[in-house]
Amino acid sequence: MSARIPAQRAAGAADPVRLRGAVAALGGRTVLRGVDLTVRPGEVVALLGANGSGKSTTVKTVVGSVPLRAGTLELFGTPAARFRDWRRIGYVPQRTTAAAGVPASVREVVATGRLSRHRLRPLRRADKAAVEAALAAVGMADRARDGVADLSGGQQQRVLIARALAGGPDLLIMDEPMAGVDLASQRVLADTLRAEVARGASVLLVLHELGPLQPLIDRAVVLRDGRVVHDGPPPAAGPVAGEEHCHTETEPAPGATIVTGPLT
Ligand SMILES: Nc1ncnc2c1ncn2[C@@H]1O[C@H](COP(=O)(O)OP(=O)(O)OP(=O)(O)O)[C@@H](O)[C@H]1O
Repeated sequence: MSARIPAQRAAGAADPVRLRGAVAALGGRTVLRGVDLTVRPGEVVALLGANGSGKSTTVKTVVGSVPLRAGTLELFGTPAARFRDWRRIGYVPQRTTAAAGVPASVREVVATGRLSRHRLRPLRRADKAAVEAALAAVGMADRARDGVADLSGGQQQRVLIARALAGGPDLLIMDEPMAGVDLASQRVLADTLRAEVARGASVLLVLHELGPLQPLIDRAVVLRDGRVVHDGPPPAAGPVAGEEHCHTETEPAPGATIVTGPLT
C-alpha cells in the first residue's frame, strides 16, 4: 500500500465506483457471477485474472456498455441509472486502434475527448489547452499533425490515452493499456498514470500482469470465472498467480472502433 493520501479521500468524497453483486451475461452465457468492486477516491486499483475471467466485462458494466442482470452500481455516489456526469470518467477500451480507417490527425482524435464538455461548439481556449496538455503528457505533441493511421500500435494507444486525459477525468479506466505497447510507450504510460494520481484522479486498470505499473497499484482485485477471489494488496510483479493462459495479441485488432461513455 502506498503512503499517498489522496486529496479526494481526505475531502470525504463518494467512491468513484461501487459495484455490488454484479451479474452479467454475454451471448446468453453468464460471465459475471456476483462481482463486488470498489474504487475509492484517489485509489489505483488493478483488476487481474486469467483470460476470460471477466475483467473486460466488469469494466464494461461500469461504463454502461454491458447491462447488469443483477446487482447494483453507483458512480461517484449516484446510482448508475441516474448518473449523467460522464465527463468525469475517461475510458480507454481494450485492443482498439485510434485509426479505424478515419483520416484524422492525432490532435483531432485527442480533441474528441473534450466533446462532452464543449458539445458541438467550437473548442474554447481551455479545451485547446487541455488537448495540448494531454498530447504533451503522452509525448505526442510533436506528432499532433500526423495521421493516426501512420502511428505504431503503441503510439496509437498513447493517442487514445491522451483522448481520455483531455477530458480531465476524475476516474480513468484503462483496459489492458500495456498490451502491444513498446517499452518507450510503457514508460510514458507509467509516468502519465503517476501524474494523474498526483492530481487526485482515481484509476481502474485491467492488467494481465502488474509489470512496471506495480509500484503505482494500491489494491488488486483478482477475478476467476466471474467471481472475485482476492481483494487486497497487489501480488508481487509478474504474471498473476493461477493464470493458465497468456495473451498472444501484440497489436490492437484492426478496424476496431473507439468506444466511450454510456453505450446501452
Ligand atoms: N460477445 C460475447 N459473447 C459471448 N461470450 C463472450 C463475448 N465476449 C466475451 N465473452 C466471454 O465472456 C467471458 C469473459 O470475457 P472477458 O472479455 O470479460 O474476459 P477477460 O477477463 O477480460 O479476458 P481477456 O484477458 O482475454 O481480455 C469469456 O469467457 C469470453 O469468452
